[in-house]
Amino acid sequence: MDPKLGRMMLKEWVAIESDSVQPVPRFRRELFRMMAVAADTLQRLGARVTSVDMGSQQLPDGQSLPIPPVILAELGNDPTKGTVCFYGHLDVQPADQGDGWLTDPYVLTEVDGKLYGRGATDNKGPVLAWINAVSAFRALEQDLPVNIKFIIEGMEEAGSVALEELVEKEKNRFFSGVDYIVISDNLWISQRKPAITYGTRGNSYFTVEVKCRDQDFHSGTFGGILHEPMADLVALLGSLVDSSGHILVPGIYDEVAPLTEEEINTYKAIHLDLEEYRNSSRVEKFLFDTKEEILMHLWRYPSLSIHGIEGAFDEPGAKTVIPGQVIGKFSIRLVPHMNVSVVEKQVTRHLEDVFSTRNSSNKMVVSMTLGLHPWIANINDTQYLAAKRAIRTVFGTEPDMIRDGSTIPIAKMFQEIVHKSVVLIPLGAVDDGEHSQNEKINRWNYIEGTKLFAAFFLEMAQLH
Ligand SMILES: NCCCC(=O)N[C@@H](Cc1c[nH]cn1)C(=O)O
Ligand SMILES: [Zn+2]
Ligand SMILES: [Zn+2]
Repeated sequence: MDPKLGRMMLKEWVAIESDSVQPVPRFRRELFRMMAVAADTLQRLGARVTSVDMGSQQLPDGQSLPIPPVILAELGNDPTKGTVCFYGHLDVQPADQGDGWLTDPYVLTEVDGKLYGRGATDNKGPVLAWINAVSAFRALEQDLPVNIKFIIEGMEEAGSVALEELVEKEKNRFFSGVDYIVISDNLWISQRKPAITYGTRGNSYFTVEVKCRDQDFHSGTFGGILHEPMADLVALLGSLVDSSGHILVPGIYDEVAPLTEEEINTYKAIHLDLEEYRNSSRVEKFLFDTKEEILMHLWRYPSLSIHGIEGAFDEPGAKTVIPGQVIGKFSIRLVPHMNVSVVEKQVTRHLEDVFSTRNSSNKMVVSMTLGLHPWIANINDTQYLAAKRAIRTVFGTEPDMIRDGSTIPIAKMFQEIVHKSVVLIPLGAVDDGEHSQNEKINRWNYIEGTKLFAAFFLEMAQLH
């Protein structure tokens, strides 16, 4: 694969504003264009491509928006070879240059060997690295060592809308011949040391609405005589987690898997330069001071994050408003063996209890809008061994065996529905800034990642 061509394709893909988070028609059109471009790229590689119509999405405000198609693609159908299925997504998080991007987020820009652009690392770059690896075999006129399938979606950042139904439907068709599933949608925990990921946290996302009326108030005319919705909401949100990060919802830690000595040793074995980690994250001090505590609180303990308040006055200036209704948003990252519906009940009961102590005349409604399960794999499965060998070949080092604090919903779905081994092979560096301003992928990671995936095909062929 010519690196120039690989970079040009990434530039073309990053230029498509395939934002799935903001539910507006313009971005949906971009998503459809993105999926069409990817389908065409795979077809030109000789893949049999199906673009599956996913219907439409009903939004809470009554709007309906079309869901971009999911691409199912197949290369090779040799029954003597193993079949590796790669999952990726081509939608991105919102990006606005005014939010602190140093370059236009939709123009891939190289600075000091770093390729900046929304989706560069999450997840357009890695999807292209897989495609580049396949085209390298094509360019060398070599047979692919394994059969390859691609499932590529366009709604991951919005919670993989309707994907579970599709996986269920395709269980005995597209997935019937699949032996192994690979995902490259997370990052290493270092700048230069590659990693293999064997677990992710889940996520339960909540909204808590507090309503007095559906219009705002003047605080001079009403301030002092109202139960203010924002005051109720701030108290509710303030009751969720303490200043050391401990979640205050009763019972929430009950099902967390007990910590074993063997597990502690796995954290000890990981090389994490805390100084580098702090610097690359530009955080002066974390809640914890040791590598082991930091890894455990990212991977094997739940965490609660408060994300925002809809309806709050958040503009510059001094508007003297009392919002009439506000919606707080927070989520809890779940770990083995926490259960989504138990967590939903615990959180709802806790918020109801806190709200009742305020004797407020406002109405409170708690909803869990997303319930994504945690995932953990068996690291002795064949493809873990193949990935390790491929990393040794390309990078000349042993990988870090890591888990990920974020959520890749499809990993658990594949495990539960398709019953095949899933591995995450990340190729981005720790400071790539997924979801953040100035997201990038290092040119080195993109190129070595492409080699890694090609080496992985060869190792899979040997071990299958
Ligand atoms: N490093 C892995 C990136 C995957 C990712 O960011 N997933 C989202 C999925 C999600 C969870 N809740 C809503 N969407 C994440 O925030 O973890
Ligand atoms: Zn992603
Ligand atoms: Zn993402």
